[in-house]
Amino acid sequence: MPGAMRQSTSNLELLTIYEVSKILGSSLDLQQTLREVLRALAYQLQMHRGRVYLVGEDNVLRLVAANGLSNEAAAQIEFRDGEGITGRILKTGMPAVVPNLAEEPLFLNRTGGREDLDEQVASLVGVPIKAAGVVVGVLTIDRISDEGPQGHFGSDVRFLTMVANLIGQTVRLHRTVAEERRFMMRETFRMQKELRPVAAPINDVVCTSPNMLEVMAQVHRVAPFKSTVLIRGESGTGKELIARAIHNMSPRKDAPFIRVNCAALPESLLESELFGHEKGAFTGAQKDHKGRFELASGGTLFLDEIGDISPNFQAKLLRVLQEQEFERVGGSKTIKTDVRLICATNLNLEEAVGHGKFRADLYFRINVVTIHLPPLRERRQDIGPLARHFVAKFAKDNGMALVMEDEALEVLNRCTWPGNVRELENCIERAATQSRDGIIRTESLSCSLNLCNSSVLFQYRTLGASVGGLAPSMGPGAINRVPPGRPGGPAAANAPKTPAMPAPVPEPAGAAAARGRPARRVVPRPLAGLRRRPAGGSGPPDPACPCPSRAPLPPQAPPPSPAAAPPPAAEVPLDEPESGSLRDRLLWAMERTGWVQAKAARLLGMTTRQVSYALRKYNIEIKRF
Ligand SMILES: Nc1ncnc2c1ncn2[C@@H]1O[C@H](COP(=O)(O)OP(=O)(O)OP(=O)(O)O)[C@@H](O)[C@H]1O
Repeated sequence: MPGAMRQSTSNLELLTIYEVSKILGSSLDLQQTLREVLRALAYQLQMHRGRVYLVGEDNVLRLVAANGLSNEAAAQIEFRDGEGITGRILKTGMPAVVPNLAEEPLFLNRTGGREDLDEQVASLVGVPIKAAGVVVGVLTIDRISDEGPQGHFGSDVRFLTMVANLIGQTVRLHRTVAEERRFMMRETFRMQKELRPVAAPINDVVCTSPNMLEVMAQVHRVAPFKSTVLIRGESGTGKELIARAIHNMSPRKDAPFIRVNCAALPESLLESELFGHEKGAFTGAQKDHKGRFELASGGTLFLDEIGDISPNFQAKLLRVLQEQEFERVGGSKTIKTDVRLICATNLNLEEAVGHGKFRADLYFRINVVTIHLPPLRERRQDIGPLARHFVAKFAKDNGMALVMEDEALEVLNRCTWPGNVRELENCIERAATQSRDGIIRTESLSCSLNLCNSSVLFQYRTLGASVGGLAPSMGPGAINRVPPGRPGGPAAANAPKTPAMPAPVPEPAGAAAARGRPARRVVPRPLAGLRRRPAGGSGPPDPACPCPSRAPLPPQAPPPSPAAAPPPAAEVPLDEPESGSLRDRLLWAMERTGWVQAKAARLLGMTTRQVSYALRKYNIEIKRF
């Protein structure tokens, strides 16, 4: 073949290899993937009638993907070890070339379809598919020619061997995952029989509801193994806590638990954070720096927000997970790693794979054992024990006596908690800082709940619900609705108070000392523009919202005439002032995400830089926990 011709052929082959590797990483369905690989071979390189056979446990080759053959027809075709040309490839582990099939006595023509070739000659090239040195299948293609065998079979064999290697890796990955799944299912079945409720908090995890008890049983089951665990659940449901619990119950508990928030770092930083860098790798790299993979050696690496890493970085991570080794940025030495991986995400990874945003092969790698954390609204039994746990924790951290009224607990029980356990924890902490006598009462929750409920408010607004209909659930009046005789109770109902901005409460000295930082001033903030609707406001309370104010409001004074003096803020309908809308949403998002700007940005569909700018613009003090 002339030089130019060979050059263009190898370029085409390279392109096809690129296509094939993309196809293999793009779908969760192995058969479908293999059919597409064969289609690409036929389309790009005129390699027709492609066939992929895989070896079963009985050492029989079965056809799993074929060009131009129905699934039913393909399912019938099999070769035993040594049978026909295909069986020989399995037996010898060597490629085979048949220049003219019509003259080959070994050819069994089991798949048929070559009868209408007339004057053309069909040749066959077949190569073994190997995984970790073992033959797991056979890939064959036909070359059809008008002029007899063309004699390019050497390059065909080389090229098909590369394709077969890629297929081998994919098959191995699918089989490993399937095996681990089967193992876990057997284990789950066995352990379910022994499942007993877990009464006391384990590793600080409070759990009394049946679904959290099941989660903890799962934690017990997976902890002893090295299997990768994927923890899924909404923001604030306790994914990191569960990851730590798995580590603490594992044989690796005395080695480090290292966490990386993948969403918080741009790709270049993430790479050097995870893999480390060598001195001089980039401007500012003044000395060698160990990455988190190295720091977690012998222990557990927790990759939080794994769904947020870029496609480019997904490929890098996949390589490390497959090969268990990596190089530091700017370094050439290969470093071996021994970490147990736990990943977490609140994204729908299957959807991301479907949209091509998350690699299917990485998905398989990390989705070995999955633990789903239910949102707090689906495990209301946990609200009381969690609230008491946070009260006790605050009291202990600050060296003070603190209790919570039963009525306050009732209020908490009726909220929807879109920010989950983190929102509940923040709410209790804010209320605790306002308690002057060591008792958390319904009233002291009000300011906290303004913020908590703002998230619900935003959800309803984005759904286009009637703002008036929300008011009883959200407004401070709702929280201020307390029994007669109490400050702010029905006796004062006709003149409800606007919740005054509470004075900054100095943080108790103990807390600051415990954190090793100077004391901060906790400034509870009522939500700007959050005002109560007038009595009889339009729109029914939403039945999905169990917040306290679903009960009817006490009678209200009629709305003032336009000529009258402006009413107190609490008397005005619950419309969001135009200028305050972004501020409200910001507060909501920051509260919901535990004041992590990157997460809040994602929730709002903004960039982190935009959120940071908006926080400054609205003069919102950033809380640090
Ligand atoms: N079952 C629980 N018992 C006690 N505390 C809990 C529980 N679940 C969550 N928490 C507390 O709630 C807060 C949020 O939990 P965590 O950070 O683990 O959530 P997450 O799901 O990882 O959130 P994100 O997705 O936003 O990273 C933490 O302070 C954690 O200690």
